[in-house]
Amino acid sequence: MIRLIDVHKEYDNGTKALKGVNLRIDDGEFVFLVGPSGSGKSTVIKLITAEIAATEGRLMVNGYNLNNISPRQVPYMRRTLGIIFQDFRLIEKKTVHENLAFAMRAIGASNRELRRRIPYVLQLVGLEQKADRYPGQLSGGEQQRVAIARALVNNPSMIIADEPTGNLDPQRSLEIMVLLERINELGTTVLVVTHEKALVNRFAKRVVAIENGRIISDETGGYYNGEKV
Ligand SMILES: Nc1ncnc2c1ncn2[C@@H]1O[C@H](COP(=O)(O)OP(=O)(O)OP(=O)(O)O)[C@@H](O)[C@H]1O
Repeated sequence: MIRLIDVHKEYDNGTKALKGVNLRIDDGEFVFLVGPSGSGKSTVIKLITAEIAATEGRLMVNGYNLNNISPRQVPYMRRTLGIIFQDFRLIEKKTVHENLAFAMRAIGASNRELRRRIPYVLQLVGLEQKADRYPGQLSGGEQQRVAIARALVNNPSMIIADEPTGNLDPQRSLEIMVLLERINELGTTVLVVTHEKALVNRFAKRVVAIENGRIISDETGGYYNGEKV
C-alpha cells in the first residue's frame, strides 16, 4: 500500500515540484498517473522509490515508513517494488534468461528458485521461446516484456511503470498495457505513468491527474476532471 500525506518537494534550486500531494493506492489496485510535462509525475515516483526525500509530509510504501527508514532498509523496501522504464534498461551482454537470473541472484535467490521462477515469468510475458536471445535480437515490445518479466521475477507487491510504452508503436503499447492488466488481475498492484490518452481511456481504470505539483483529479473509468482523458 502506498500513502502520501500532504507531501511537498522542493528541489535544491528552489523548484517546488509537489505542493501538498495526498495519494493512497491500496493493494490490488491499477492506477494511471497522468499529467503534463513537468507536473510532478517523476517526482512522485522518485519519492516512492526513495531516490529522493520529501521536503515535507509523510510517505508509507508497502509497510515501510519512508520518513524514518534507515539506509540499510531501503534495498528491502525497493524489493517490494518492480520498476519498468521507457528505455527498458536491460543488460545488453546478457541473454533474456541471464537478465532475469542476475536480478534474482542480486537478492540471494538459489539456483532452485531460479529454475522454478524464470520459466514461469517468461511464460507469463509470452517469451518462453526467446530465453536465449540477447536484448539486441528482440523487438522493442519484446524487450519491454523482458523488462516486465525482470520487474516481476522477485515477486514484488507493486509494479511501477514509468512511461512503459513511450518507445513503442500503438499496437505494441496496447499489448504491454494488456499484459500489465493481466499482471494486476493476478494480484500485483500496478501504477502506470503515461501520456497516452487513448490507452488510458481504453482501460477504464482509476486515473490520478497531477498538474503543477497538485493532484487535480482522481476518478475511475478513464476520466480526468469529469471528462474522458
Ligand atoms: N533534480 C531536479 N532539480 C530541480 N528541479 C527539478 C528536478 N527534477 C525535476 N525538477 C522540476 O520539478 C518539476 C516536476 O518535474 P517532474 O520530473 O516530476 O515532472 P514530470 O511530470 O515527470 O514531467 P515529464 O512528463 O516531462 O517527465 C518540474 O518543474 C521540473 O523542472
